[in-house]
Amino acid sequence: MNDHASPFNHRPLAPSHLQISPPVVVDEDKQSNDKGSKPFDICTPKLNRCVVLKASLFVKNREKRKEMTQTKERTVLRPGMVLLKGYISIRDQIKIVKVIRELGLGDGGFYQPSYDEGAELQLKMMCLGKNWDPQTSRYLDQRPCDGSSPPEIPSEFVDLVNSAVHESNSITKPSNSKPIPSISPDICIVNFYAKNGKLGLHQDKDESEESIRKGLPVVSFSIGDSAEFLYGDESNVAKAKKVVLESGDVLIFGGKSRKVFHGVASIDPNSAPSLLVEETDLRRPGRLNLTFRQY
Ligand SMILES: O=C(O)CCC(=O)C(=O)O
Ligand SMILES: [Fe+2]
Repeated sequence: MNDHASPFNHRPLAPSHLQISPPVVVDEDKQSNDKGSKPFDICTPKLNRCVVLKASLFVKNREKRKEMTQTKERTVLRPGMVLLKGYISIRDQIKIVKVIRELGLGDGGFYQPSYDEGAELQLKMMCLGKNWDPQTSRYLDQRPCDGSSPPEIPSEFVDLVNSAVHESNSITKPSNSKPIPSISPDICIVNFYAKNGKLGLHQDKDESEESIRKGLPVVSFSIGDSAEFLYGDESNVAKAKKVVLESGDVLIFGGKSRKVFHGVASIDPNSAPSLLVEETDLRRPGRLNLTFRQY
């Protein structure tokens, strides 16, 4: 278990004799709601649940053991940028996927975003709190493509963001760098990356001038398959540093790193924890990323 208190109320996990379906072959990149049709489902529909997996208890115990023995490394990647490895417990990851799946199927749920010139982003997206529009790079209360309003950010997510920022400050040495300011997140951009998912190097700079000036951090939760994450001082992949973001990792960039260039080069298919996949039916390959910001 993680040593911080979980903001989620947990009920016991599903019984050990979970029924799981054989792999369903779907081209996730094509499974989108092209404007107007139904939202994208980040979980594989339970089509043909006929294989009874008796080994599920074994898998659960193995994941628990892994979680308990995993070193919870906390690394300052650069001033203002902190990586908390394995910060989100497997139970909280499961909860987050379930909550996001439900929100993602409703009004303002997952859709296929595209840029102004018409090129599609290599991911599915939904926003909570305020909608970020890739066509105009602005935040609005409604999504221009369908007029939907983004769902609210669940309070448990906010609690987890706050505890992560607090944790990141417990390792940064105040003599070397200023503490990362805490935030009241009012925006969460949720990305789902399927097999060819990626995101080019960019800066997060569409929040208010004040938010960026104060170095209010972006707090990122990674869940599901691992990703190769790039970051650096310029929009140049060759010069960017790389770090693998795994399920449960929290990355925080604020202060001097608030405008760091960053992006996702690729995802590592089927690297998600098996318990997470079993309990949620999260699509494979699949990576969920939530970035919290304060406007
Ligand atoms: O998926 C990630 O790790 C990064 C997402 C991101 O940079 C963004 O949504 O602005
Ligand atoms: Fe970003």
